[in-house]
Amino acid sequence: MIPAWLVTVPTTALLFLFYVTFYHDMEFAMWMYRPDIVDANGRVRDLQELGRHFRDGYDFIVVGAGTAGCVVANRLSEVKGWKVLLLEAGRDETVVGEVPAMMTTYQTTTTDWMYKTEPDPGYCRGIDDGRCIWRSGKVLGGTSTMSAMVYTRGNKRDYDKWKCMGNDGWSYKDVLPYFKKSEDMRIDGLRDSPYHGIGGYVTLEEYRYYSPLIKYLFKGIEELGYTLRDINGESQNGFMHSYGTLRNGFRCSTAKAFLRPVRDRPNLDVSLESHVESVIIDPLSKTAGEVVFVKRGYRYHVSVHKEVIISAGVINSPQILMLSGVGPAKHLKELGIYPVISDLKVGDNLQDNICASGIVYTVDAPVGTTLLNFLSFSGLSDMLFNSNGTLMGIPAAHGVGFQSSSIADSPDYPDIKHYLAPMAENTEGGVIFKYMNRFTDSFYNKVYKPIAFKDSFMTWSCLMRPKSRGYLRLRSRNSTLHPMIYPKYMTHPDDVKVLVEAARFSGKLSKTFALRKIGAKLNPNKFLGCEHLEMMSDEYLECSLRTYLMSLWQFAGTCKMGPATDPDAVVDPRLRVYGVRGLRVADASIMPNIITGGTYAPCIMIGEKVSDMIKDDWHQHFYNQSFSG
Ligand SMILES: Cc1cc2nc3c(=O)[nH]c(=O)nc-3n(C[C@H](O)[C@H](O)[C@H](O)COP(=O)(O)OP(=O)(O)OC[C@H]3O[C@@H](n4cnc5c(N)ncnc54)[C@H](O)[C@@H]3O)c2cc1C
Repeated sequence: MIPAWLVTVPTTALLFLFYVTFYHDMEFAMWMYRPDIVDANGRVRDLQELGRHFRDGYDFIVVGAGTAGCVVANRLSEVKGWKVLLLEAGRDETVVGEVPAMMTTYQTTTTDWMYKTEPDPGYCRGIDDGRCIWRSGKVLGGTSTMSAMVYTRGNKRDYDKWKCMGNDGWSYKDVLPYFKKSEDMRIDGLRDSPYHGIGGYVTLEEYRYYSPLIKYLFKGIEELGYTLRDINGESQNGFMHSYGTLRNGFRCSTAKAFLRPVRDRPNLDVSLESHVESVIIDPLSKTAGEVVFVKRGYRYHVSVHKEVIISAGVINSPQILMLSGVGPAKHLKELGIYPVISDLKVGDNLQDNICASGIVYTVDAPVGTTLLNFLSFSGLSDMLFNSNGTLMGIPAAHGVGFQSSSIADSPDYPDIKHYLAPMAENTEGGVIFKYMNRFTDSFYNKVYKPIAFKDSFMTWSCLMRPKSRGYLRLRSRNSTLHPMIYPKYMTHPDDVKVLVEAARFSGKLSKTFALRKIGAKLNPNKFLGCEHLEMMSDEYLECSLRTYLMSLWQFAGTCKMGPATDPDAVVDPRLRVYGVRGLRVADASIMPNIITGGTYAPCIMIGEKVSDMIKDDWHQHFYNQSFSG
């Protein structure tokens, strides 16, 4: 452990410098020793870099090469006769970002959209300007490229509920084949499971590094009576070592999984650094006809013959729709945008999984993950030469499991997810998280600085089915300005109730024999602004949540899917935008309710499913005239 007197501003600056140097050393070493990971020849190339021009028109234009968009572009371009253009605002994936523990390097850089919510006194009081930080990938592969990759599909009942809301074709029985279709399960013992697929594009593996502290956490979990099981299988009640979309231990984004293998298809063009401004919809026929985007300083109008599929994510898909004249009519008129159809609740129904985190327990034994033991040169050498070691894990999410709160709908429909983390906000001494989460100095210095670099654990204990609903609106007609985001967290009292219950979980864990053995102790430093309240009382926990809550950045719902009878629906159950021909949305924004898990795997499923729907609708489901894969 580093002595307290050393924990000063210069130390943080030096460590930051070390972090940056480490990044560049790693990048250089990977080019030298791991050309297989760099994969220079296998990567997707921008059409202009290949010396090609945009065609006169395309059958399909997919907006956003993100988690769902890459799947759609692959599946549609399977049909040889279809010309497909995939437009992405970001650039290619980085080399260092392939290393799981380096996922944070995608954040707060040009590969991150770096959204901020609008200030609200009800939350994020400990964050600069009172605005929560929202992350989302602006890079090939989208958020799949910056995510922690943990594969959790959600509860069967989530999808059955979607169906009950009038979304035919979206029950669990309907979606399971699509989860399996995309999957290449590589974990022994799960390959034969009826819940998993093999041979698909996305490889699933266990992470190659779990911190020694995780053994104690799992022993504690068993003491608390939880079962260890595959939470993507028959039942979700229980815990498991996280597994994710990994290939040979490294990141497997949807760009790596779905685009790289098909990069040479002659009917698929990929255009990077192409920021889509709007879709031009004919005001008379209400048909999508052109996509307008800006690439490297030039504005392009490219025509589409069949359909535009917007897969730009939960913030940007509604932004593009509104800029195209599809959305709440009054709001659009205020900004001088002519609404092409009368009214649609684009941008409403915003949901997010938020977590009680930041409640830290220190341990006496050196078994946790601190900055210096995971960013080590021995870790670098293990990664380079053996594809293992500390850099091959994601300490924030070594274990994952579910719990039902006292107000959950049913015991087999948990409403809380816990990530087990053998690290916490203090363990890297303010070098990474303080900066990335934009903690105010006063908050960080009061709560975490006194225990900086001490081995610790915490859980991210998250509300899975929020009842509060937020919304977003355009800030301006300028497509480069981020929309105004109002998450309205914890406006429903049940959300506070569940989160307070969730926040108690790590305390229970700390009292198990396994954790007491290594001296687990609650951080005695109370949250700023909550000092007057009794430590760990309900009031204290609510106050701590309003000071700092962690978003899992698994937003959903802003282009809600629903039947024609649903006044809030933006797309129908075949993901077609109501009132417009040739326009669909396919990404996390279509989820009517957020699911009890992660949003990454469901977005792949959504991409698979909409592709089949499009093929059905255009009578092109004949693989004899297709590229298969
Ligand atoms: C740091 C982080 C960690 C996460 N970890 C997990 C996890 O471990 N497990 C899990 O299940 N979920 C996780 N998530 C959430 C999950 O990854 C996302 O919800 C999911 O990937 C979203 O997929 P999508 O297809 O909706 O959008 P995205 O993958 O975000 O794709 C949208 C794409 O559209 C592009 N785009 C946007 N606007 C435009 C425009 N105007 N023009 C052109 N292109 C545009 C974007 O650049 C992006 O590539 C995480 C999220 C974050 C931020």
